[in-house]
Amino acid sequence: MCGNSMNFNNYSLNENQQRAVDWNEGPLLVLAGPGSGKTLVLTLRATRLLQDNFQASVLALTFTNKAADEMRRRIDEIMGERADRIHLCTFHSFAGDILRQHGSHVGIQPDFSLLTLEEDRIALLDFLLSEKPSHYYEYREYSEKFQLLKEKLKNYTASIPADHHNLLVLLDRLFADSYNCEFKTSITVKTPSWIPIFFEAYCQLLIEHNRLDYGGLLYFAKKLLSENKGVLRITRLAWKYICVDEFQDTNRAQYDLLHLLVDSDNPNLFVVADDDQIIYQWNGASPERLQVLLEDYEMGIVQLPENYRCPSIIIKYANHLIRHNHIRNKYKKPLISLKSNDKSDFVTIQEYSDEYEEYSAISKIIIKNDWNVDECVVLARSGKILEKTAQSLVLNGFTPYYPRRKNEFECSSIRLIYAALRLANTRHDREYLRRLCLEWKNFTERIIEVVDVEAEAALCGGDFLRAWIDIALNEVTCDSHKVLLQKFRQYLVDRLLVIEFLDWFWSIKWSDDPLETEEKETWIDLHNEVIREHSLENITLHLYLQELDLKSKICLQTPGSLSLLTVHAAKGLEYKHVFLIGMVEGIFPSYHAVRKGPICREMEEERRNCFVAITRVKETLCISWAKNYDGYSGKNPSRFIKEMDFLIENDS
Ligand SMILES: Nc1ncnc2c1ncn2[C@@H]1O[C@H](COP(=O)(O)OP(=O)(O)OP(=O)(O)O)[C@@H](O)[C@H]1O
Repeated sequence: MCGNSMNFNNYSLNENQQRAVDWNEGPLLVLAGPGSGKTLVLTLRATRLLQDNFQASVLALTFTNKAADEMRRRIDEIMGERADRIHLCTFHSFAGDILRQHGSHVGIQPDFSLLTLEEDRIALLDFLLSEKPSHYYEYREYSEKFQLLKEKLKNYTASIPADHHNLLVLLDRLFADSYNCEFKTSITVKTPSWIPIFFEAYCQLLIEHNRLDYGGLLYFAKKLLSENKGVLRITRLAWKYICVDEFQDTNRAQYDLLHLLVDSDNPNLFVVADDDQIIYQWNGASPERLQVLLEDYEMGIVQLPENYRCPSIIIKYANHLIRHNHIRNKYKKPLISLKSNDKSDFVTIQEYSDEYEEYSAISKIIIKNDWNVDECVVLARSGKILEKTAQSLVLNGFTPYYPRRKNEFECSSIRLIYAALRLANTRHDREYLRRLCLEWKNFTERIIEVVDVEAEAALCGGDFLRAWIDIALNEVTCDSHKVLLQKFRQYLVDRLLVIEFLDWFWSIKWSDDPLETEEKETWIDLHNEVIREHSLENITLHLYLQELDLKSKICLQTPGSLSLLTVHAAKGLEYKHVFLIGMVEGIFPSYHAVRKGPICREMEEERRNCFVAITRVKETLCISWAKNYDGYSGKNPSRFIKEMDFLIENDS
């Protein structure tokens, strides 16, 4: 359904929302606060375009896979079928797509794999910067270009920091900032002379190994589109309408990629954003980027000040709070609450003498009010507080759900299978062989030496997986492990029947570790998403692994569990009852921001975090703090409480 009186799924849109949904061509920024229907509007407009024009193709870029999946679900529901003319994905996943198709122009082969573990990236750095390469690298043949770069790097060995973890942090910042081997970086005060050559050598190493890290994905996608006009043209032609959700959190690398995708002569760009919800400054997001966008595309602006989510008292506090920030769009309208009901007890504030008293009060309040735990959330700025809250909740008979972001599975049986799949995909890869040997040792406590497999593989065409299975079968004593190895051979070596293999593997309980059940469920859920997105006929093992590697392995929530989330994890979500805990100076706002002083970018980011936290509320907000945390007493309540004018209002 479309037209002026559109009413999708029982939503009657307000005038501003309707304007945004009706937007056809040209650049538009929907600038709006939390709970104003930004995601809704983006979803409805995309659906309308597909319905109005059977030739329309829409690319919607989101910040997380979860957001893309949720939008996909809503669109398919409205369309009544799977809408193939819309591609919903994250920037990283989009970069992966185009590199899979055209990456060879910049040296990336379609079956590239992703470096999801820090230790694997550090191993690459060790190789790059050490005199003596480790065994896993010495057999490779490196290009002349790379050898030259590595040779040049030797001149700087004394100046390059020895801490490779820190070097990775630097690399990530360079990638986020779209660095391209210039003599100066904008992220460091001075640019040491080794940085350009180090960065170039690292990128070349990624090419040589056909591996990409998350930063490398965006870097090579940008390189591809900026260097190859043909690929740029094809990519632009594929997507007539481009939309971006949560634009405020894009970093420079994402913006540059977007800039290439959007034809500046005919920019069909639809962006939703809230400059008061920028909370990824540490990842390269910046309040100034919205300004750059407005200037680059002469965007029209539609504002959605109406908030459908929160009680009006919360909107009042949110407006009071956020006006203390200086770096904001000066034309942004304050939020208006559309909820008529307003009780003073929608917000409570409580001081506790001790942090454990604060944590256990949560259970008491939920029980006293007879709230449904599925509708409650506990929010905090720091994960450490949430861990302690989880322990307290368990003692009080609750089941906490505290999801940690995970790039890789952690349970030994699952890691083993994943390692086997990786080696099945690249049979001659020494690093994947090393990982399989390691995971086998963790799973069975039996050691298989990499060199033994290499020797055995010399007799069977260099196929490491086949050789490894032969050796493992020869030594295995446990029946179930023997069956597992036979299945490896049957489904991953003799033939490649990955789906059948996984179905079999998931049906068996390999250990009593509850993590196994949890991670199996997560994998099955991610697996279904990947299959839905690509369909069984089109999926290859390398595509499957690439897609899975791009997804966070966060465990699924079970009904009846109570969510404990950091503010970052709660972005975009809404709950009836919100507990915002740990509201003291040094925690929220963070110690780092407090140390930098009241007027600094870090403090503004903390304030935006608080703004995001309180605007998750549909009904009640319980703010609390304790006088001591971690044995440190005399903590002062967060300045943000005062800035909301909460105390002043109560006094009057
Ligand atoms: N016109 C409307 N009528 C009824 N409910 C609406 C309308 N517009 C939005 N909502 C509801 O308001 C809530 C917030 O919508 P949505 O999640 O799209 O907001 P948002 O602006 O993306 O929020 P945030 O920035 O916090 O992520 C949802 O529950 C949505 O269903």
